[in-house]
Amino acid sequence: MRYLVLRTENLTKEFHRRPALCGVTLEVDPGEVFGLLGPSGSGKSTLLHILLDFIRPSHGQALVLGMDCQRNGLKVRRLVGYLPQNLTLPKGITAGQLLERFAALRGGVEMTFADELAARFQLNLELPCERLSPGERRKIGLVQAFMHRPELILLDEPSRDLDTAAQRELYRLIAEFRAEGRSVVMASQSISEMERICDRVAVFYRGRIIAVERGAQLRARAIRKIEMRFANPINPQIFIGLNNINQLVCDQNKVYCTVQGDPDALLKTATQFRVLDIISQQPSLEEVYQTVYGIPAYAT
Ligand SMILES: Nc1ncnc2c1ncn2[C@@H]1O[C@H](COP(=O)(O)OP(=O)(O)OP(=O)(O)O)[C@@H](O)[C@H]1O
Repeated sequence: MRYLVLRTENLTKEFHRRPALCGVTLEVDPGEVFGLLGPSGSGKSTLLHILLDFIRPSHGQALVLGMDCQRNGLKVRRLVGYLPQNLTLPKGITAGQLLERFAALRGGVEMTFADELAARFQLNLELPCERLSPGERRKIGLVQAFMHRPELILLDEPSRDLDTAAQRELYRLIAEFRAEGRSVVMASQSISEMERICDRVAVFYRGRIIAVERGAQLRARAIRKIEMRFANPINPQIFIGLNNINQLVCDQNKVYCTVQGDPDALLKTATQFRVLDIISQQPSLEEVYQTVYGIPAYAT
């Protein structure tokens, strides 16, 4: 049997008889960046909590780094890197001291890489934990998740509260770990993040996986809203024949449309004329669930 960093089989969890996770089966290969995409309440965190043995499943099983996560919870938690959605920080110590505590908990991890990570995220380790902003809290959570160079990292909404520079640094870090053959499983509600950095993405809906897509597949299916402003009024006829364009509206020198997948043909057509501005917008999670899967993401 091939080695998988993560394998779950029919994982199910009920809270007070209400299902939070229903028959989740998935496999993650070494060196894979695997996304858990879904709206709030769709079961992503519940799955991560089961993998770390914070909670027990009602049915099913999970192997993490080849170990049954229920029988080896302590070992799994020591080996795996984990960024929780909300990291509770102690008072009265600095960010640097907190990282040293994490290092000790993991059996004495060298601080060199942690310091390097903090510098990359521009995190001031002298700051007292109680004075950290939400973005700085997220950064310290990320540093402790990556600092021991784990073979598998579980990230719950990693880019929430991060500024653009820190987000880019996070994506670079994930790519570096992937290149070293390490695996990342990350939960997110952001389609653009998922399509940009994940090899595969499990799409969650009310505790179930309704699809597992390649990142590139998500990109090809993605529908973007485009708004362009030209120097002069535009004849809509110029866009006729572009088969991935929809909802085309021309209003004098403004053009609005949606484009599915690659915008190359649209841009080449548009740039025959003088373009003053172009805005490209990702559709919301709600719109993608509706248009691609035919279901309302946030319905209860
Ligand atoms: N400890 C708990 N007790 C009762 N219900 C819970 C508990 N933890 C989670 N749930 C419920 O399980 C369902 C899935 O929640 P979960 O947090 O896993 O979703 P999520 O996709 O991670 O959403 P979010 O991104 O908002 O955290 C929700 O309906 C939630 O209310």
